[in-house]
Amino acid sequence: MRPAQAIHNWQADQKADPNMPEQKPQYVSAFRALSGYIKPHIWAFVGVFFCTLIAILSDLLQPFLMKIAIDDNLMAGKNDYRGLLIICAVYLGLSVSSFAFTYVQNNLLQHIGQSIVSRIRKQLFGHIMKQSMRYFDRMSSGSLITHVSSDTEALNQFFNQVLLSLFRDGLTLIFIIVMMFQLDTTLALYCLILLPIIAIIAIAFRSFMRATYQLARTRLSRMVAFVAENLSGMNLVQVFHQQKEQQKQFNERNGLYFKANLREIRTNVLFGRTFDILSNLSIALVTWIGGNAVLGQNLEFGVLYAFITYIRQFFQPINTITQQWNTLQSATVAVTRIWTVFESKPDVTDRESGRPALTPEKVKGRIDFDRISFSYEEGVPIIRELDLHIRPGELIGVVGTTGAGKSSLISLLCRFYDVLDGRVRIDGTDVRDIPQAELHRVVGLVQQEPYLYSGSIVDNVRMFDESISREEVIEACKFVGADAIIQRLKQGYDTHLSERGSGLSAGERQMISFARIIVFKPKVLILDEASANLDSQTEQLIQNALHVVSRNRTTIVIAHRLSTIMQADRIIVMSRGEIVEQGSHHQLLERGGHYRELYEHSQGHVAV
Ligand SMILES: Nc1ncnc2c1ncn2[C@@H]1O[C@H](COP(=O)(O)OP(=O)(O)OP(=O)(O)O)[C@@H](O)[C@H]1O
Repeated sequence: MRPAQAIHNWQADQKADPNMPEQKPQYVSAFRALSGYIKPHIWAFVGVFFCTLIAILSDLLQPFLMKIAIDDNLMAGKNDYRGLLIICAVYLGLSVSSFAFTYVQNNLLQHIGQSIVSRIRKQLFGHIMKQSMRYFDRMSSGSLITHVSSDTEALNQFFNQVLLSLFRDGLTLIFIIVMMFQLDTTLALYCLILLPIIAIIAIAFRSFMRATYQLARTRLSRMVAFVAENLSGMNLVQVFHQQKEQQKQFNERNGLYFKANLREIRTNVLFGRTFDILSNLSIALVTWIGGNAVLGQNLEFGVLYAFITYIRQFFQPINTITQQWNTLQSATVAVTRIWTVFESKPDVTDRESGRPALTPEKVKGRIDFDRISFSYEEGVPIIRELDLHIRPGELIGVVGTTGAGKSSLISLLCRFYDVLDGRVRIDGTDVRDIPQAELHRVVGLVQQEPYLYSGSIVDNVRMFDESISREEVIEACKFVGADAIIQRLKQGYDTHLSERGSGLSAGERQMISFARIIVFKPKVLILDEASANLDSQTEQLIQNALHVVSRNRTTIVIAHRLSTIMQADRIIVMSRGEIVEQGSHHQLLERGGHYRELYEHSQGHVAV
């Protein structure tokens, strides 16, 4: 299977099933992908390494210092108070050094981790923003949100937990073993007898812990997906009195997640306590063997003391490293997923045409659809050899049954997708030869559900473009007749709109997007009319607004209410991706075809 195909399949799977099983971690490719981000921080990593080294040595020298105090001072009966004081001072110094270097090492690593993750997150968002509509058709917004938020967070944990643990705990283990052999080879060998047992237990627990961890994650994502689904369809839930049923289903998911969580916690506790038992077993073994040696005068008491302290310290890093296994796995899967997003290329791109660029200000607004064909999926034609030519300044109404291809036609003009055959031209230039940034200055779109951002009304009209003054915004709103509506709001133009502009009616949202058009002055205006029923007063306001914004610009209105386009210069009737009729309202009514049928339906009686 080709890689592109594999990626596509994976993405398709992901969209189809938000509860997809975890991907298999690809450690080597994940770390190769990350290496480019790590390189600029190489000196900071060297700093972390040295800080860790000094902090560990400071920790591990403390028991050794106690051994010197016991064997060379206390047990030797020298009454060397000065020597004892020096040892205590060095002990204190080591504690301060351990604290200071651990602090620097933690901060440095946090800084590296956060910088890398913030850079990846920035690039990821930028990359997603550049993708074409086909990409968003395949990917669910839920999984994209997961990539930008949770996956990058998993990466952050990799730097701040896994890497730190591998660095610190790995080095600690090595140093403890060295110190043990340094103190007493026989006792050290007795301790190492336990190593294979520890390894077996760690491996056995590792797969068990992975299973419980994944179960908890899967159940959590199921619960979250269920909540998201309910929130987006809340009006349906309430209209159909589904609250009880949904609550029941939520309780089931919540209960399953609760059980999985408990299981995960139980496994972790069991693992930790098993290690405690092993640690105590080693201590008992060393106390017995070492104690006998001390009683037989073959071992110094200080050595035994230091040994027991080291054994206590020996188990803790093994425990921590094993616990990091899950984090390492999820970070690796996260890297793989993030890089899958990075690998996707937009299928609509700017191309070098060699033609002179279109100057948006000079565009007249002539539009030609030259025998265009289009489909979303291979073999399922949506638009078939459609030929339509629109004069500059013409007001065109597009009507047709649902699924006729009206919105698809508009998507091709905006170049959300590319045609399969034929050409779409503006003032004679193929839209594929117009850089997208320029094209979108020429073509303005007012969608069925105008998207409003979280921000003030002023910012929403000027789309956060500070070069457009507040006065221009107010002027535009007055022009389209939105001013009266906005003035009625408590804080007028400074009213803060919440997510998706909730707090405003559908008609009010459309009025604001009309004002946007005036402010940005596109030469071609597309209006995908809201199909929702508007009250007659708002409908009249929208009619008036359409009248003023369509002046001196080519306007295409996809109409759901025929009243909106009765005054259009030309009405196009579409069916199954083809134009089946065109003409003025009266011409089409007289013709007695599809349009008349639509009209009579809209008037409440069926054509005979
Ligand atoms: N992103 C997409 N991916 C796959 N198929 C799509 C996509 N968008 C639309 N379609 C399909 O293309 C056909 C035409 O859809 P389109 O939205 O252009 O119709 P429309 O005339 O605007 O309909 P409506 O009046 O209901 O909005 C429909 O069969 C629809 O299911």
